[in-house]
Amino acid sequence: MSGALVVRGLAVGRPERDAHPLVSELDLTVQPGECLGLVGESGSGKSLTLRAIAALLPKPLVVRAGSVAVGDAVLPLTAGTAARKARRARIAMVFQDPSSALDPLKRVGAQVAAVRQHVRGRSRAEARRDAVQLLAEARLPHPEQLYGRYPHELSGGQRQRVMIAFALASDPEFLLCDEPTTALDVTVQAEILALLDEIRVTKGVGVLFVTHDLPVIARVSSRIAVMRHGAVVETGDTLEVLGAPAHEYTRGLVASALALSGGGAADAGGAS
Ligand SMILES: Nc1ncnc2c1ncn2[C@@H]1O[C@H](COP(=O)(O)OP(=O)(O)OP(=O)(O)O)[C@@H](O)[C@H]1O
Repeated sequence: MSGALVVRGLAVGRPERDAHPLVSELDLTVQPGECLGLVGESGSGKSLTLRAIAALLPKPLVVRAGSVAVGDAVLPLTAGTAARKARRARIAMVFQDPSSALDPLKRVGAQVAAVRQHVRGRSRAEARRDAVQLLAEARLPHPEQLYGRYPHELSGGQRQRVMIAFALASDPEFLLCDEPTTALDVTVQAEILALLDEIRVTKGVGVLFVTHDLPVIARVSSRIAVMRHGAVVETGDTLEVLGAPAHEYTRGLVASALALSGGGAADAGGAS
């Protein structure tokens, strides 16, 4: 592990000089082995922040200012192939919908193996062996058989486990998780959260975790950053921020989460 993921002064928007930024002056630090939760209402810029860090911004959006570093290594800001490869060796994304990252026409094991070959320079045989191991680490049953399946032949939970194996295939130091459990039913959701937690603890991988779901964030992250209108308005210890929000906007988020759950303050701050 070579140090923290440090984002400084990040601004994202259309390339035109007069375009209004969608993310601005954003600072975040994720320590190795830590899970930082990123919360905020829909459209506050959470996904764009993750995509900018991963050099995966959708066109025409660009990083207009700021820096992303892992330890002493400052990562290139451009979205070209070389920049993506440099990022992928250190940072990987887990999306809400695995089909946005997995090719429906390719066998899942081969997709995991391809990352081992292209990002980590493994031979074909090594990459295949590693891919089976990664599928096993993602707690997929019978990984040898599963290697040859196509994404549509798997359940939603299994696809998300393949997505996690795919993300881990580059040996990243940080995982950027964009609502990774939102599309799953509650039982599978809990299993995937437990898997991500296990990976964080056993591999020392830092996690930046985006979700709308405050009980989920209270469960997985020790610190949170609250986003509004493309900027961070409040950062701190998760239970302290959710239990006694300093910012009016965070108070509103907690109140609406409580209204939805029909619970009290302990539900938002102390969910386990
Ligand atoms: N490709 C794009 N082109 C232009 N604007 C975009 C693009 N993608 C997102 N935006 C805008 O950027 C802003 C932030 O979007 P983003 O997807 O990061 O929000 P979010 O906080 O992740 O929301 P949600 O929780 O609903 O996923 C929104 O106003 C959105 O409309």
